[in-house]
Amino acid sequence: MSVKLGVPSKGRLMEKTFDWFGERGISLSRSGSDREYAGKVEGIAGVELVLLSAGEIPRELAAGRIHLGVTGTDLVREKLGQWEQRVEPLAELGFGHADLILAVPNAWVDVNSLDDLDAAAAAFRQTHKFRLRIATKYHRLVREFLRDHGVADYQLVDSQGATEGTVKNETAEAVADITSTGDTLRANHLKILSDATILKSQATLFRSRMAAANDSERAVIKEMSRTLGLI
Ligand SMILES: Nc1ncnc2c1ncn2[C@@H]1O[C@H](COP(=O)(O)OP(=O)(O)OP(=O)(O)O)[C@@H](O)[C@H]1O
Ligand SMILES: O=P(O)(O)OC[C@H]1O[C@H](OP(=O)(O)OP(=O)(O)O)[C@H](O)[C@@H]1O
Repeated sequence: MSVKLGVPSKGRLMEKTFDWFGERGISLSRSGSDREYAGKVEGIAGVELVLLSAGEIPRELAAGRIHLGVTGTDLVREKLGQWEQRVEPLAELGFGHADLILAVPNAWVDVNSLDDLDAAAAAFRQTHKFRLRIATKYHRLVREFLRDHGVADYQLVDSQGATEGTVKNETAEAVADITSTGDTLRANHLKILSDATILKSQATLFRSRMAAANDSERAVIKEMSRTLGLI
């Protein structure tokens, strides 16, 4: 048996993860064609590369099907209840930075903070006879944040992509999504509430607390941590 390392299977996260390991003496690469989800590890023995969707890595770690995995902290916190008991962050990788924020239309000139949103949500319900809709894929994190900040008069609507478009499409009045450069928010005429940064995320290497590891696998994880300069 070997230590299974889960890495995002495409895009910026995959490339930067490969670079991060490569700079530290462990070479990760995709084998075969661009479309084949198989990988190769050089520079350490006993490690198998598992290429997965970034969104699935938290679940695979929690189920113990991979020992180590790279994904965004936002995805781990959203997808895993009591995440600290199921995974341990080993290293923040310094890329994939994104903030989970709440945003409303620029045209809502009186709404700039959570207090303003709370007032606007109550007024919205009075006028429209339904609760203000916030589009997001981060249901757990948004609910917890709004509960902790005393905002209750809203409903979440699920949006798994192109979330900033929901306001223009009139399926939501506000959005909770990640932002990096802010370009997508600006292009969709949305503004971030001043006190509504729900989470600051970046790509992180996690260890599963659920994956069974025999002595030799534990030794490989230790050697890898040493090679990567984590211990
Ligand atoms: N514009 C961005 N800038 C920086 N990081 C981003 C950006 N968009 C997403 N991320 C981060 O990248 C990670 C993966 O997001 P992404 O939506 O690509 O994964 P995914 O849902 O697994 O994708 P897919 O299902 O299409 O494979 C998340 O942790 C997220 O915070
Ligand atoms: O602040 P910015 O730099 O503009 O980046 C933010 C955008 O990036 C992500 O979308 P992604 O490209 O992953 O597509 P998605 O709509 O499918 O989530 C996120 O959902 C935002 O829409």
